[in-house]
Amino acid sequence: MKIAIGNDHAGPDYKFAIVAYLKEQGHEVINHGTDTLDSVDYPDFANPVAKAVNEGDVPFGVLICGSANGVAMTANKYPNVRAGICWTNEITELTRLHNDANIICIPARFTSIPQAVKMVKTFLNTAFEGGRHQNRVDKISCS
Ligand SMILES: O=C(CO)[C@H](O)[C@H](O)[C@H](O)COP(=O)(O)O
Repeated sequence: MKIAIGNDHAGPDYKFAIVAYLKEQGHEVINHGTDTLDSVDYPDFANPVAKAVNEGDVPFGVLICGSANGVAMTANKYPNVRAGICWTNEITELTRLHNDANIICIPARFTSIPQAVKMVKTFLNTAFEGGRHQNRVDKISCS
């Protein structure tokens, strides 16, 4: 599958580990993130990932910044995006099962690289439950 990834200066090492895992699994990864520790502005990297998911160019995205809040706020401006901040495996699972999230937002400064990779694995391997959750997801839109 095709997956878009983006990160600011808080997350290059996290991104490299996640990209290596995704490629190992046979996915195609589109890197919209920065590859260095030089200070940048997270919307510059979150916007292209959110746009790709919003327009259906990719089914899933991965976003990484220090707290995950900035990238999540940016991504959730797009009508077809449901970006969830994940910091445990169980929350990651629920973000897919109940919220049908299509972007996982990882707080690089509050989780480890192995945990981040594990969460991406869980995110991509968990299906939306539908049912009562579908009604709720349908009601997220404010339009
Ligand atoms: O966490 C973030 C946004 O929610 C970003 O990663 C920023 O890095 C964070 O706001 C801290 O900024 P700094 O310039 O790295 O101190």
